[in-house]
Amino acid sequence: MRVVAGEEMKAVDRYAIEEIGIDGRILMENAGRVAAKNIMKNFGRQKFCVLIGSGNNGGDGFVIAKVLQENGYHVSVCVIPERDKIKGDAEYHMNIYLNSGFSFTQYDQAPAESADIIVDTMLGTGIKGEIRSPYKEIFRELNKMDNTIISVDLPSGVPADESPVPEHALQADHTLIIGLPKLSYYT
Ligand SMILES: NC(=O)C1=CN([C@@H]2O[C@H](COP(=O)(O)OP(=O)(O)OC[C@H]3O[C@@H](n4cnc5c(N)ncnc54)[C@H](O)[C@@H]3O)[C@@H](O)[C@H]2O)[C@@H](O)CC1
Ligand SMILES: [K+]
Repeated sequence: MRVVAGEEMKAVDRYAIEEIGIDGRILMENAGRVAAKNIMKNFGRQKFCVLIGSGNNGGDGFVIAKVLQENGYHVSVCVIPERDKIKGDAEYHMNIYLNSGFSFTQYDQAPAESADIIVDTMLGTGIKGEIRSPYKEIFRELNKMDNTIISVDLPSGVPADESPVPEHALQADHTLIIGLPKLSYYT
C-alpha cells in the first residue's frame, strides 16, 4: 500500500484536478460521502456532532453532515471560523448544505459535550506550524471529554508527515482515511 505525506497527497489531488480534469468539488463530495457511509455502517444511530474548520477538511464535514441528516441521523453541526472565512470548494459545499435546509452554529462546547460521537473535520493535511487559537483551546477541551472522536483524514493538529505531534493535537479514537494513508499514521 502506498503511504504519503501531506504534500504528496496534495500532488495526487492536484493531478486528479488539473491533469485528469476531475473537479475538486466532486473529489470533496466523494470523500465526504465515503466517510459518511463508513460512519453509518460502523457507528449506528447515536447522537453526532460534526465540527468543521476553515479549509477543505471542513468541506468534507459539510458533505458528511448533509448525508447523515438526509439519512435521519441526529446531528448538530458547529463551525469554528466565521462563515465568511470559508472559501473555495468548502464554501461551495457549505452553500449546498444550507440550501438543502440544514443549519449550523458557531462552535460551542455544549453540543460537543452532549454528543455520543464527534466527527472531527477541523484540520487535515493543510496544517502549518504550531496549532493556533482557537483550535488549540478547542482540542484541549475535546481531549478532556469522554465521547468517541472520529477524525476525518487526520486527527486535527496532527501533521501529515513525520514532524512531531504537537501536545494539544486532537486525540482521535478512529481515523477515516481520505485518499491514501498519511505517513504520520505510522510514526
Ligand atoms: N479538493 C481537495 O483538495 C480535496 C481535499 N480534501 C480534504 O482537504 C484536506 C486538506 O485541505 P486544506 O489544504 O484546505 O487544509 P485543511 O483543511 O487541513 O486546513 C486548512 C485551514 O487550516 C488553517 N490552518 C493551517 N495551519 C493551521 C494551524 N497551525 N493552526 C490553526 N489553523 C491552521 C488554514 O488557515 C486553513 O484555513 C484534506 O485533509 C482532506 O480532508 C478532500 O476533500 C479531497 C479533495
Ligand atoms: K480532521
